[in-house]
Amino acid sequence: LADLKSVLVTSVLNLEMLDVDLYRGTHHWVPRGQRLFGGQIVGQALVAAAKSVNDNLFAHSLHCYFVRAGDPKVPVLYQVERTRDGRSFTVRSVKAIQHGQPILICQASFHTLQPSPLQHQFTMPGVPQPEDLLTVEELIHLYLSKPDIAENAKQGLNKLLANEVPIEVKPVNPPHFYRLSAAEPKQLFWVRARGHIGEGNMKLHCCVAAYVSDYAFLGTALLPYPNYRAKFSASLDHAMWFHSTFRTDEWMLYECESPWAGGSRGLVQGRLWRRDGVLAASCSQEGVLRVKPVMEPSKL
Ligand SMILES: CC(C)(COP(=O)(O)OP(=O)(O)OC[C@H]1O[C@@H](n2cnc3c(N)ncnc32)[C@H](O)[C@@H]1OP(=O)(O)O)[C@@H](O)C(=O)NCCC(=O)NCCSC(=O)CC(=O)O
Repeated sequence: LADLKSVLVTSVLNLEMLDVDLYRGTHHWVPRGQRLFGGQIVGQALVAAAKSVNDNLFAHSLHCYFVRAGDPKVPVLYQVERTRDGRSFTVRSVKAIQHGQPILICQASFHTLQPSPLQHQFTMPGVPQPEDLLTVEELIHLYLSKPDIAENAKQGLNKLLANEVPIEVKPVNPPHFYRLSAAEPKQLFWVRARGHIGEGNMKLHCCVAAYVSDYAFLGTALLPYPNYRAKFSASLDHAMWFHSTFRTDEWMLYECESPWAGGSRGLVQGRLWRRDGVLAASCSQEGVLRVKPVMEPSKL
């Protein structure tokens, strides 16, 4: 996967300017299901928004709705509206368009750096360090080497391997990731972008965090239900708040939990931690989750 180095920065998040506040984005990784990855659309929308704000402003929040499935066969246009330029806050509205229709609407807000005596955060959960854990790819190779693995599970895992995801993921509790038995709707991953991004560009790190934060997020809501498989799942909205500086090309801990599911929908909330325990970002998302019972027990 070495050729994926910096693919996030050089292709996924590198938009082509067509006109003032109008950009075109292309795809790198399209998940199974043949709809565009939500994190890519959010990340690119944030890139487009950030291009129209001054360098002394930093994204502090974004709120998006995924209103149509993204078509992997055509590029996405990003149209930025300069909603307001205030004294310390600046707001942008971005519409992602394909076939003449919006697929995502996004509001992003930017703030100047303002110090304050108010300062607190939760404590980062204590977990094994990334050096002591296996990547998703290593775990898959391990499962594939088991002699009693079912043919359909093998096919599924090989398809997962073929997915050239431009982020590295190390599940803290792999059985949760593969949903082997009923578990609390909570999961923890170490995540980082493949390749070098460098320290300087916080705007870019926020965009990469938007990309990374959608990966396997909604799956948290399925953890209590190993006997059900999603027959249709898609994120409906995605919100993020950025709290501190961070580097997405260094390991960050993604703590995900789902406080609620019902009515064919599930809510997930996440926290992205810097390795030194600083809370970098918070995320939340609601998704549609239509499930069907699993016929035979998983042989993973
Ligand atoms: C959420 C939406 C589908 C809602 O649109 P609609 O209201 O028109 O759609 P819908 O829910 O009625 O129908 C969607 C599909 O479900 C079927 N369907 C409808 N009602 C059903 C029911 N009660 N039981 C079972 N299936 C049902 C429909 O036939 C259709 O299938 P059929 O399609 O076969 O006709 C759409 O807004 C959308 O696609 N938004 C984009 C979502 C997205 O791309 N998110 C980012 C990627 S997801 C991601 O990145 C994270 C992740 O995957 O984890």
